Amino acid sequence: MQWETVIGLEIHTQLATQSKIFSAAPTAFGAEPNTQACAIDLGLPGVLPVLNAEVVRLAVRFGTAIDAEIAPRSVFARKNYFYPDLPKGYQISQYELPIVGRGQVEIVLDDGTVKTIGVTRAHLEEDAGKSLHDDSLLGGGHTGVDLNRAGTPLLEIVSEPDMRSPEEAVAYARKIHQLVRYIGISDGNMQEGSFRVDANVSVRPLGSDTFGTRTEIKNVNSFRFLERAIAFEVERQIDLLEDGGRVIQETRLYDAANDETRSMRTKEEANDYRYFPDPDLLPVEIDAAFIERVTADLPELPDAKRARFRDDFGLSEYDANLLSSSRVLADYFEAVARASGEPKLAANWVSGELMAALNKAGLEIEASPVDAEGLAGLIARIKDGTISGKIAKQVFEAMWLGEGDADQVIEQKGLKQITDSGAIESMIDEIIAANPVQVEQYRAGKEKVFGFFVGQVMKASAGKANPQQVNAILKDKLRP
Ligand SMILES: Nc1ncnc2c1ncn2[C@@H]1O[C@H](COP(=O)(O)OP(=O)(O)OP(=O)(O)O)[C@@H](O)[C@H]1O
Ligand SMILES: [Mg+2]
Ligand SMILES: [Mg+2]
Repeated sequence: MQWETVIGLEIHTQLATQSKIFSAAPTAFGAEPNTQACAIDLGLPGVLPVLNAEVVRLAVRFGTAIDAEIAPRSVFARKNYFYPDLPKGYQISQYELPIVGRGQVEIVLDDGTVKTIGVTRAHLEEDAGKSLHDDSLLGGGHTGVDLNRAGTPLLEIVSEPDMRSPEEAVAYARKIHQLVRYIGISDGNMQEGSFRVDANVSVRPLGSDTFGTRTEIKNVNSFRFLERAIAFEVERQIDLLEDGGRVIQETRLYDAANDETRSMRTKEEANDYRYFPDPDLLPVEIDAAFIERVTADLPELPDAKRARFRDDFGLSEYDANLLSSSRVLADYFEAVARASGEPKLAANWVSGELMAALNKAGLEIEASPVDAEGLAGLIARIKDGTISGKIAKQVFEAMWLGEGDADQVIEQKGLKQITDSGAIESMIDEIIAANPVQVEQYRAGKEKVFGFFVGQVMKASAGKANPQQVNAILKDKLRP
């Protein structure tokens, strides 16, 4: 039996505000436990939440960026459940009337195919606190509750079950991650919990038009884990079904150490949240003028940049996607492409040599020792024939080490390409004279020997002889 995988993601992204969604307590990461939760976050009796206007703007900014419907009126609801890190006994969220309605994003797969993934909705909610199962706490055997996160603003972005493989799910999650950072609504920091993914996974016989039962893997905080967790879960479900079992709807967690998913709770024991509108908060009303202002304020979005890189610069879909993946990278590439007038060479150098060097050094592009102007200068020397592409790598290495700009390095190291045909000719004469056997072989029809001669000339010229001239002169001199 052939199986088809179906995946839908819920992504919790922390909105980049100074203060919490319903209180003035700060949201900064890393403070001492329970120093950033006020009476409102703690849910003490008699307090009233007041909505932070900035979260509304950020949610609408996201909605307009994915071309979604923005609800003219949305409502906060109480999601009731009991947990030690939720002192109020309910989480304020949105349920029937979320602020952002249906939208979509495009993902680019490794083979360059573009696929549209539907976003069902995005709603505002507050985060809960955090239980610390830390054995060093109070001498061991205790669980601590840190309420610093309580009331931190989140936007939960819910996708349609449109993804069909772990790779597509990762591409979509990366896309949302890229987008929230492009538009600056979240720092997207996954280590700090600012971007968490719940993966809903099911399988069905290929060609079936009904969905299988889903399981939900909670709180995955890295793209690699996301891919691994879904891959494991798909295998598990298929094995189960092929053995005559059935999948039960349940919440699972991914255990990275053992690379497996494990059951946390089944639907039967899951909470009935008893959602109802929160009487403490007014509905959020948004008019067209506000949406217009927020839309006008958006920067160029990744899809538009990708299309422009593809269409104006003639890049492949893959390269265009890669080079528009973050704003700083896109700006760097664009500066090199414009300054050198050679977008394709610029794309190759940025995605090849530069990225490799950055990765190796563990540096972000902002900290690159070779700036866009410097790289453009190097490309200009390849373009005007001063150096070959191969020698350029040597020049780049020296530039990386701070030995000067392209011209200085070429000058200091004497790397200028030899284009003097007289000089090349005399090198070739010497090589021909020194290798009579190979000359005979070539003239007798063994064309492969030509490469040997090219190699000899390059060796003799330390890679500096102009390859086109070497080819032409060699052909001429070796002719029987
Ligand atoms: N059969 C299925 N297979 C895979 N994914 C599915 C399937 N059915 C629904 N989904 C996905 O599951 C997710 C459901 O998220 P939603 O927030 O609506 O509900 P929930 O998980 O029940 O609630 P909660 O927010 O409390 O976790 C969506 O991303 C949806 O696309
Ligand atoms: Mg949800
Ligand atoms: Mg869910």
